Amino acid sequence: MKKIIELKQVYKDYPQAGNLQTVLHGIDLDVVSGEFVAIVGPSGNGKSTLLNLLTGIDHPSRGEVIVNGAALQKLSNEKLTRWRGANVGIVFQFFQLLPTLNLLQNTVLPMDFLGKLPKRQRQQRAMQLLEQVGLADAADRLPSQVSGGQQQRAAIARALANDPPLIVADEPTGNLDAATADAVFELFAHLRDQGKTLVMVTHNAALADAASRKLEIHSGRIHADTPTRVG
Ligand SMILES: Nc1ncnc2c1ncn2[C@@H]1O[C@H](COP(=O)(O)OP(=O)(O)OP(=O)(O)O)[C@@H](O)[C@H]1O
Repeated sequence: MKKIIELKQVYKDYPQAGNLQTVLHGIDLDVVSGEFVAIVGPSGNGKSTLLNLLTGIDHPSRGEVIVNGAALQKLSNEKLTRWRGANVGIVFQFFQLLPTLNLLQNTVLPMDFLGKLPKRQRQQRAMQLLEQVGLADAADRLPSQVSGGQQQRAAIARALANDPPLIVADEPTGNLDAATADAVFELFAHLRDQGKTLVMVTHNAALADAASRKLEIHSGRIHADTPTRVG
């Protein structure tokens, strides 16, 4: 199986009141293609920091992060931004759709950024993705004109726009009520069945149970790494 994520002795320090606070302590982690990894653990223990290293939004203080064959620290900012656009779909807790663009335009945006598909195909693909997440009827609405659950489903469509091999999500149901969270959960389960690699931080027990592997992070260390029933 192809390794899609490799972390080697990864440390992250942040300046804190004149000192350095070590938030991640020598993380070693391999994830192979097609795994669905749930990251769980108490607040403030380094989960989001770890995700930010996987997407290259942040860099480790020491150690190496290799994702889909790219050693992220070695890429210039420009190359990294382009690499991210092609390789990772990111889903945040607070959706982060652009407020002045409608859902279709938000979904087209990552494809505009890569500029690989002709314009008309970008529109068609965005529409298909919105259909997949059940939002065909809301394509021309602004994020403020739809519910939180619909915004999150649009954010998932946007994350899939460039067909990235890896989806990274930080508490994607954290801001949703239970019924809406279930709909988002179904989408992730579907992505898992399509063979996408998913890494997500979640406090949602159903989502964590749908994962093939559960990583528990405590005090910046992998406290437990267990296959789940699904895996
Ligand atoms: N940019 C930053 N500068 C300084 N300290 C930071 C920064 N980002 C995170 N931290 C600190 O690193 C620690 C871990 O934060 P992180 O957000 O990774 O935790 P978490 O496990 O994701 O928490 P939560 O579940 O609440 O989101 C915290 O003590 C936080 O204050």
